[in-house]
Amino acid sequence: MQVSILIIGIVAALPSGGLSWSLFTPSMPSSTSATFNDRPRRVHQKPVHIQMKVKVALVGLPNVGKSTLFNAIAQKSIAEAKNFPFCTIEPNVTPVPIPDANLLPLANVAKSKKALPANLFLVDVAGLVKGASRGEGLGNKFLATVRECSIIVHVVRCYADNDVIHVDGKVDPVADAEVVNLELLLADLSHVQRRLEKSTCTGEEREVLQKVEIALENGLPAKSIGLSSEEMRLIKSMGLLTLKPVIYAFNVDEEGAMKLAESYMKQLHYCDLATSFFLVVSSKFESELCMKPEGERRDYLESIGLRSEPVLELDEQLSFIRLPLLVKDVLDLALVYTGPGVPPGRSQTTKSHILASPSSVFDLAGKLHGDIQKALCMLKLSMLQA
Ligand SMILES: Nc1ncnc2c1ncn2[C@@H]1O[C@H](COP(=O)(O)OP(=O)(O)OP(=O)(O)O)[C@@H](O)[C@H]1O
Ligand SMILES: [Mg+2]
Repeated sequence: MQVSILIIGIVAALPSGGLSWSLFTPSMPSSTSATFNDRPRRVHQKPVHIQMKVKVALVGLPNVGKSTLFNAIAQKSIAEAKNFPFCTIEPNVTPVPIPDANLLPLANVAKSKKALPANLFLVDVAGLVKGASRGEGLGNKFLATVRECSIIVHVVRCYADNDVIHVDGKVDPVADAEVVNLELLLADLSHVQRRLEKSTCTGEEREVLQKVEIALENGLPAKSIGLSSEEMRLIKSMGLLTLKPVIYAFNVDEEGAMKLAESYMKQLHYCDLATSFFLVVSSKFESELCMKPEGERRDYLESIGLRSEPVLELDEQLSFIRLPLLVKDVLDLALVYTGPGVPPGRSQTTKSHILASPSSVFDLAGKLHGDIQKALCMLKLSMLQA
């Protein structure tokens, strides 16, 4: 066993209040080990892929503020956000760091020159209209992009500005959200039915899809029928839209009304309040704010009455911090860390990486260094037998 391997499991209490398992693994000399991206491959050893690419889709009617929110979270003006429907045609994609209070202290312990946070990938797609599931608007192309994402952020227009065009002529957050939810449901129904028509769809997969089809025909999202993890695995490649977790982002005027958002959530059909999530954002305000230099931004926030709270810094109240943390919590993601190389100077970076939550640090460590886990299990067994 390599004596230079060091695995420290820590339980990290995060600012969002959740607990996450984390691992810090200073890597070994390049001949035997490296980072997750660059793992050593002994002959006959299978590469270990434990990193996850997590894509977050921004979905909603046209002109509701998806691209504006995208820019606010990216902290840059990347996506074109203009006052006309279907301003976005080709999807915009940007990495978004997951705020992580543990990363810098770990990088300091490891004496790293750089600390790189793990990223989510935010995907801003074309607006969805009535009939999208039948190919209206940008229909299938749009939906195919969302199928590849792990979670949906459903942007709902709540701001009243009469100068901004609304595709249905009036602002009605609940009705708008229902249009989008119905289109997602209908798209899943035809996707499932197309698959069921195929002769290759047999056995357990067919049974699960038939269950899903019945739910969808009754207007219920696939996630409402409580599929087991084995059933989920069987139909995972379908990328069903109504199986994905949803965060509603209620896009409000600058005054932003939390109470209003809560009432919208309650009025939504099939929206299980225990498993649905929401954020109240003001995309326009935040996208303008993020273009200001940090000092100016603080002054401005304070000038409009926002203050750091005992638990929240000023920036932590903005969606570029809140949304990635909420996604992390909703998807139950864990962060793992790779540290600098040995000898010092080989790698200068401490990085965090996303991992679907492991059942324990021990399992997680086993994914990285299976040989050590095996040896520890054998040691434990022989101690029990002694
Ligand atoms: N909270 C808000 N208050 C007022 N205006 C807003 C707000 N959020 C966005 N807007 C405005 O709404 C218009 C449309 O925004 P944006 O282009 O981001 O929408 P979109 O959902 O991406 O549209 P599309 O689907 O057509 O790409 C822009 O003029 C933007 O400034
Ligand atoms: Mg757009």
